[in-house]
Amino acid sequence: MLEIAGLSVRYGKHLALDDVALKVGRGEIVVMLGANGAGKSSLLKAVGGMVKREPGASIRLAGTELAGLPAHRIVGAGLALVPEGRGVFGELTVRENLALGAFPHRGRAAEADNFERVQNLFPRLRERLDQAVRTMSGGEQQMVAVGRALMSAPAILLLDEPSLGLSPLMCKELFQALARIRDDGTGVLLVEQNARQSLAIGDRGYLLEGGRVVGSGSAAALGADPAVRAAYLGVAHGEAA
Ligand SMILES: Nc1ncnc2c1ncn2[C@@H]1O[C@H](COP(=O)(O)OP(=O)(O)OP(=O)(O)O)[C@@H](O)[C@H]1O
Repeated sequence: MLEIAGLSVRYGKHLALDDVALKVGRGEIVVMLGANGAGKSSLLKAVGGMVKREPGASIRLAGTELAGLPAHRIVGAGLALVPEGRGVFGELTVRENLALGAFPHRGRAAEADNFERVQNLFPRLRERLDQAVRTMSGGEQQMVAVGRALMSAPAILLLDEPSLGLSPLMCKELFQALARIRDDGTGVLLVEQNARQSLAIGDRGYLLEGGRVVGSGSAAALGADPAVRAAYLGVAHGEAA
């Protein structure tokens, strides 16, 4: 459903993303693994229109070319990004943060449906609708960020290291929610350093190194690949995980 090709980003002389191509299907979790500085955040920002892409990129969603659109039109077209650091508004309540993710022109009924869906996905948020987000735990804030993105009922959800700084339990809860989002038919592009848990819920994955895609495969195949295990799972060659 989402098809990206020829995507490059340059910061001055530094080519942070070099001719990246990838696909995310409907109801599929695609994991993009990469070390610090590999270009993961640049990839998501470039897709979302937040950094300038080099000419020649193609970002097609269900056959429609988005590469020429400004950032707010890209979200309207069906992509929603949860940025690194979440981008939630701490002084506002959960309810207010979620409302900011909705598109008023789609009507109140659609907004009410999406609001209900987010609360079903994250029961913790239902209990805390009127709490200021700055008083919530990191994991709860990440749920608000994901919930806000889902308020636009996107075809594709893009997430930048959602597990960063979360406890193992929170991380598990969040990833289980991502699996349910996928099962509802949304495509998920998950940029992560947490290879173990992301490959466990993912369907396919890509490896990003120095701004280039250097490998891809099913999540199971990547998880079993000795080089991937050594680089991303901290498992020495020949050792069991
Ligand atoms: N605004 C910028 N100006 C100059 N260089 C940048 C800028 N943003 C990123 N870079 C550089 O581009 C490269 C890729 O950065 P990016 O943040 O995309 O990597 P990442 O894989 O998300 O890393 P991390 O996991 O540490 O967040 C890095 O070398 C980084 O220093």
